[in-house]
Amino acid sequence: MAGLASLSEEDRRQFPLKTVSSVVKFFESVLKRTSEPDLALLSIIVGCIENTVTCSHQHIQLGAKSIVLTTVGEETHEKIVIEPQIKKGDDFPEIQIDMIEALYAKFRSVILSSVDLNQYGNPEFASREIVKKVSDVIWNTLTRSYYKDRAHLQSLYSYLTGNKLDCFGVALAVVAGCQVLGFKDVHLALSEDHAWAVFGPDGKENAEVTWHGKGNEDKRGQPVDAGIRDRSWLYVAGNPVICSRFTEVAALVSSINPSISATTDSIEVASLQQSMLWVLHDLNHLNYYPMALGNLADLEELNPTPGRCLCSQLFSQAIEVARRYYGNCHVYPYTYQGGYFYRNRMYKEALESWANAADTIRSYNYSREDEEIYKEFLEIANELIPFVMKVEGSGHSARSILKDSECFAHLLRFYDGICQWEEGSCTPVLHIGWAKPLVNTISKFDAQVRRHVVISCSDAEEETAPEGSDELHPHQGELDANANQVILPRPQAKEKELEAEVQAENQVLDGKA
Ligand SMILES: CC1(C)CN=C(N2CCN(c3ncnc4sc(C(F)(F)C(F)(F)F)cc34)CC2)S1
Repeated sequence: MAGLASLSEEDRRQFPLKTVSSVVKFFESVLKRTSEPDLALLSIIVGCIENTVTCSHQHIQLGAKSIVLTTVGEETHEKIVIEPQIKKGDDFPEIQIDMIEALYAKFRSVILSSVDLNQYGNPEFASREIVKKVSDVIWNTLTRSYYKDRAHLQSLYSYLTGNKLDCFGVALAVVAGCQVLGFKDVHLALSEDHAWAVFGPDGKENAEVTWHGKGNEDKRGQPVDAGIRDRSWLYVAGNPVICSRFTEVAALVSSINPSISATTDSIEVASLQQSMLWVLHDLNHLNYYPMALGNLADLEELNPTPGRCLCSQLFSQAIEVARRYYGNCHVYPYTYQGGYFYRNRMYKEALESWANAADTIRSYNYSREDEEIYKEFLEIANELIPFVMKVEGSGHSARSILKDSECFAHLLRFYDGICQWEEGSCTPVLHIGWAKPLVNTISKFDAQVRRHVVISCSDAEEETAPEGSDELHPHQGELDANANQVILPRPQAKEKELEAEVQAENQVLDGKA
């Protein structure tokens, strides 16, 4: 049962695609016309644009002038061009129909020639063996060894022209390959740092289809259940984004990487990504996809689209979605928002977002494949928060956060979340490198402020919380009546003892003990 036919007559008429808006218009027509958008076709198109714009010539920025190395055939020419501040789309390649059709036909033939469904009894739904077989076909046609973390390796264009894919790209290629075979049940499952496949009549089966991280044996073909049982962040406690075809299109658009170099992004590619994300947003295909909302918010922060909502609202929407549909088990929506507040010098709000991120991670056990989120918290704790302390360092202004007990409470909640994350984990999180910035930061706050943060626990709460339950406490931090104390729930210690502890700690910090 072959998959989708190639391009329709209506599709072909729109080529060659010469501008950002023509590509966006093409995408929109495909998304509005079918319930099965062709992942291979769309990935080839966006990959062709991204790779042509960002890889074919290297800009060496020398002030306003730049030397552009352009390869024509075998020769490389040097051109001195005056780099206009805003490029007028001169970078945009013409996407020719025959290039796209050739690559699309190549992908179909790689899949259809390697997987004979007769051998599996021509089933209506995919099986673990079939998904593993498609993963093997992609896996065994990749270049033997290449730098896997390089940019622009996420699309089928990269796979078909260079036999290179990153870990997300392999997962996308497997799902696209299953679509070519005619399976409508195979979909992408996305955590915050890993992707796998779900399949079967009720979509309840799942399988690893790609690798994760460095130096980890791949588990392709196996179910992901063990990862969920280990309570590692990598599997988001069994709350991944389960994609539809449309969310898979959102994922391939979200994975577009506009960077030309470490310091330069292509304006055209970023604008293409932003416009396509708005098309997907308006068709409600981002409603269950926090990271895509976060990506769109980042792009809007850089280049606000007139008439659209504020980027701050998109960051909040992503948090709302994660709370409502994913059990508040996703961390990135909070660190997306914290990053935004930090860049805009809204430090109190940033501390609150980071404390909320730590409240999410506290329910997990840290495992060796959680490095990405470890690095995220390490950067917040040892770079971003110390920078905030430095710029607020004077602390003389009455409004300084160093005099604000709510900020101190957010900070304590941040560190407490990370400590609880470590508790019960086989792998330690904190080490001496964390301690110096931590003590430095806490001691920056006024003694008065530290005194106001009363750690409390209500006995009632203690009785209701079931034994060993690590669910979040319903009231993570409350203002009392006169709003100048912040009461943090603390399940295990008695209030009196705790108060004495806090006073003693304050004396140490004040150098009085
Ligand atoms: C607050 C941040 C540090 C800013 N960017 C972040 N991103 C950038 C974009 N990003 C993503 N954005 C959209 N979708 C996905 S699916 C995915 C993944 F599951 F890990 C995969 F598929 F294995 F690569 C990652 C990811 C990963 C997280 S988090």
